[in-house]
Amino acid sequence: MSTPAAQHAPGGAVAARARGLTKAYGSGETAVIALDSVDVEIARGRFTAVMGPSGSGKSTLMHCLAGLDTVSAGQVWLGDTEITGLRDRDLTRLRRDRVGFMFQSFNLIPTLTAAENITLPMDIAGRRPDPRWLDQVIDTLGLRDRLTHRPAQLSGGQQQRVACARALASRPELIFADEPTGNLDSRAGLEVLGFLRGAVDDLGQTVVMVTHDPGAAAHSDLVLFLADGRIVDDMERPTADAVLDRMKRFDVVRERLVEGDGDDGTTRED
Ligand SMILES: Nc1ncnc2c1ncn2[C@@H]1O[C@H](COP(=O)(O)OP(=O)(O)OP(=O)(O)O)[C@@H](O)[C@H]1O
Repeated sequence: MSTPAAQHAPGGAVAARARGLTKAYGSGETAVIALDSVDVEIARGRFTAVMGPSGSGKSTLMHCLAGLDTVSAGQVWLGDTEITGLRDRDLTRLRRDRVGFMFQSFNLIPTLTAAENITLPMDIAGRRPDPRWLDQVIDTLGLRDRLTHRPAQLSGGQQQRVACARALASRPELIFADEPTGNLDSRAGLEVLGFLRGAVDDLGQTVVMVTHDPGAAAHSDLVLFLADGRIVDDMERPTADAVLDRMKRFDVVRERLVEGDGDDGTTRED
């Protein structure tokens, strides 16, 4: 199914889009179809969450949209650029220049200060950050008095804020966050979600976040639900309770499938 995200984007602007996106791991009888002909549009200037049971394809979808993984079939665009079919070198440059990443493990370099970590991707690319934008990011994230600290001198929440600033520093078209609150206590997690929300509302950024946490998803504008490699549902203006209820329905379907095992003399895989 295609998502309503684009219909609500200002001017219909789409930050990323996929058509017929299929990803298979392995081949022959042992092949796993991680994504099964997915059509999706990520609206610019919005906060989109991706949820679904374990193994439903969330990370694979994010990696394919971000050009971190190749696709088996279908097409993916970042803005107006089709990334499927790009050469490795062009893809690397496109990721570096146009996409920001936040992962559960913050991936900060221990020997560098917070400030150096924040600008590292741009330094590697030989690009200068826009000083006004960088100041705004640092102040929005409350990192001004932590810039000379090394990661070991920062709390988990502060480290994740540095990772968030690093993702924002180049003012990317799209930020992908994979379980950005997964390693944080609930207070620090809330803080990071607040900053991602602020990045969208105050800085006009576009965020796609994979999460297992209905409370985290409730900070988004739109939740896409994946099951068995397909987008099976979406929810505008989600609340934690509504997301939790929707997730429980996946468990019910799963239990029915398990209960149904053997009814017809065959066993079904979960
Ligand atoms: N490198 C790989 N090789 C083989 N199979 C893979 C590989 N990566 C993912 N898969 C399979 O693809 C399917 C989707 O995996 P994916 O990691 O995208 O799911 P997910 O929804 O992110 O799961 P989780 O919530 O557990 O992180 C799973 O069945 C998984 O086992």
